[in-house]
Parts: sequence; C-alpha cells; structure tokens
Amino acid sequence: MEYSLVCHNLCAFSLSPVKKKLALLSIMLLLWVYMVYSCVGYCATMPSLVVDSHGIKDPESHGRRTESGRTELISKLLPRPQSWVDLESDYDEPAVRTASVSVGNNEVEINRAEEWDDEPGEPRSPEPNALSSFINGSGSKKLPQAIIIGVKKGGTRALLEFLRIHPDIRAVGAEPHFFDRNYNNGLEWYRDLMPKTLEGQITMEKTPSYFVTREAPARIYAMSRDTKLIVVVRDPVTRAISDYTQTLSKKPDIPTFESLTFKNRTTGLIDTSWSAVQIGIYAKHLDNWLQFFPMAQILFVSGERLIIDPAGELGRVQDFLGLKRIITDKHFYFNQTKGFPCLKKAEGSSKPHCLGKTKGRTHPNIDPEVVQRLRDFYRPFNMKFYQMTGHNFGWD
Ligand SMILES: Nc1ncnc2c1ncn2[C@@H]1O[C@H](COP(=O)(O)OS(=O)(=O)O)[C@@H](OP(=O)(O)O)[C@H]1O
Repeated sequence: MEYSLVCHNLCAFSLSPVKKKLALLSIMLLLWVYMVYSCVGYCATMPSLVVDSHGIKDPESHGRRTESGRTELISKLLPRPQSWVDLESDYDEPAVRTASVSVGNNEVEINRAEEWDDEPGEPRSPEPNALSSFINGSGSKKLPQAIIIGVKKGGTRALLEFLRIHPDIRAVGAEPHFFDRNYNNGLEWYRDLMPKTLEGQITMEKTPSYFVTREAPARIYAMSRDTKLIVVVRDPVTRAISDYTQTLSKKPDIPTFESLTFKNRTTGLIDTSWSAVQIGIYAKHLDNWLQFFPMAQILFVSGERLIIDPAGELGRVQDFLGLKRIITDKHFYFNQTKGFPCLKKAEGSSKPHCLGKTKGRTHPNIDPEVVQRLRDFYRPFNMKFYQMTGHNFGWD
C-alpha cells in the first residue's frame, strides 16, 4: 500500500509536464548560479590584462569583451606596424643623453642646446619581416653584423629603409641606442630587439649618435670586431642647419642659428661645443673609430648622392655587405612634390612610399655670411676627412 502510494506520487510527478519543466528550469538556474559564482572567483584571481602599454585601463575591462574588443586587445598587445617614414634620430633627448666627445683637449658635452628629437608617442613595433618570421616561427635573433652608425641628419633613415627592400637584410626600425644610452642593459637585451633572421641574412640597425659617441667603437668592437660600419655623411654646414631645423620644429623659442653658431659673434669664434657644429667635424670622430676598426670595414655613403642617385649609392652598400645587387634603379622614382626619391613599393606593401614629413623639412634662411664663416671653419676638417677616406665628397 505504502509502496503503491509512493509510486503513484512519483509517477504522477514524472508524468506532469508542468512539473517537468519546473524541475528543468530549477536545474538550469542552479547551474547558472554555479557558473557565475565560479567565474567571479576565477576572475578575481586572474592577472590584469587590461592595462595597455601606456598604463591606461581598457574601458571594456569591466564588461564582457566583444569580438571587436578582443581584436582591439590583440592589436594593442601585438605591436603595430611602425610608421618608419616619420622616425628620426632621437638621441638628443636630454634625460638619457650621455654622449661626450673630445675637442682638442676639452671634453665637451655633445649637445649643448636642449633638443628633443624623438616624436613622442610614436608607435614602436617590430618590422613586417620580424613579424612574419615570428609567425613562421623560423629563424633566430642575431646581433647585427652591420650598423649604420651615423651621421645624424645625414640620410640614415632613407638608407636603412631602402636597404630593407633587400631580401637578405633584416633591420630593426627604431634606433636601439645600445652603444650609447642602453649599454648597461646588456647584449641579450640588444639581441632581443633584433628581428629574426634566416641563415645568410644580415641583421642591421641604425643609430646615428654612435658616430660621435666616444665609447661606441670599443663597445662595438667588443661585440664583434667584424661588424661592418656604415656612415652616411652630408655637407657639415647643411647638416648643421638640418639639425637646427629639427630642434626648431620642436622648440620654436630657441635662439637663432646665427647666434648659436658663435661663441662670440664679433670675433667670429665658432662655438664647437654646440652639437650642431660639433657633429660635422667628421675627421675628428673618425679618428676615434680608426683606433678599433680598419678603414676597409667602414663604408662612407654620400648623403647628397643618396638623393641624386639612390640606386648608385645602394649598389655600393650592397657590394660592401657582400650581397647581390638586388636594389636597383627600378625600385625608385623621384617624387616632385616631396623633392626626394621615394620607393615604388615599400617593403611589405605594393604602394609607393616616401619618407615622412620630418624628413626633408624646409630649412630657414641663414645669414650667408654665417654660412660662409662655417664653410671656412669646416674646410680643413673636410680636407682631412677626404684624405682619410680617400674620397672627395665635394662640399667645398
Ligand atoms: N629619400 C629621401 N627622402 C627624404 N629625406 C631624405 C631622403 N634621402 C635623404 N634624405 C635626407 O635625410 C635627412 C634626414 O637624415 P636622417 O634620416 O639621418 O635624420 S635622423 O638623424 O635620423 O633624424 C633629411 O634632412 P632634411 O632635408 O634636412 O630634413 C633629408 O635631406
């Protein structure tokens, strides 16, 4: 009797569709509560993934991340392609400046005027090639076998970006400043900045401040005495004006070029402690490098010829690096608006590409007398430089 009552109740329950639905709903509710509970516990112990490189909290972090939010996060975490066209030498940043050189017997700071060359917030990222190597998982990071060591405003960015078309060259886009500012970080730090390369490919970087950094030759030699060095040189007077123009673009209140040039305008004494002047004394800086490297290991590229005949200069560079001459005339066209040679196809793109607006700025008009005085000042140093390199760059 008892048995049949239970059975009856159970059977009645199992047979009632309303009760069945209710039971199902209760189970689902329980499961849902359990899932929410577990998630809260899990999320509370998760490391935060929502602080971007600038330390700004992602507003989406408090809600569920949508598909577009995920893509955004991935794109934030994956370094963005670098707009190399706008990069320029950034070694004059006062906070980290350490370079000094000797002029005569005096140790002078390389940069007297407070200059800020870096573009703040400029996205820094691996190169397209580094990224593709990373995706392929192929190759390994190597220390550079060739470095563009100078000179600031010589045309170093143009040279590096033109070289990057070559399939056997892989280069880091941003300036690592390892041998001047970041040496204490160690070689592994430096190596880690480099893109992955395959057997036979050359790793390169450019940091124009190395050329005027007293410690750089010994440090590069200590890394590898076989490192190939490339220096893009340009008429020191134009280079100084270009340097000044860059500073002026960031600090419009600086004194005039003319007043910075002289220690004493009346006596006409040039201020060699001003970095814009100092960097152009190429013979002096080269001397420092020759203490460690033979002349055959240093290639001098003419900044002027790099504009008039990029393929010709690139031919010399490819020979120097022991590479097949793959970069030729057919890679360039002269952009009338820009007033410079540009690439018909940039690396990793099918579109024509010119360097950005920070390359090829309009220079201010400088008092011709001051220009002449500077020409006179540089002449003996230029002659010495031609003699040392065995090449007349035609600046006089
Ligand atoms: N193809 C092409 N396009 C644009 N600009 C070119 C090119 N080739 C050489 N140049 C010259 O490069 C000068 C800048 O030199 P750097 O790249 O060495 O500058 S930096 O030291 O890295 O800031 C830059 O100097 P300014 O003209 O004074 O801006 C250019 O004259």
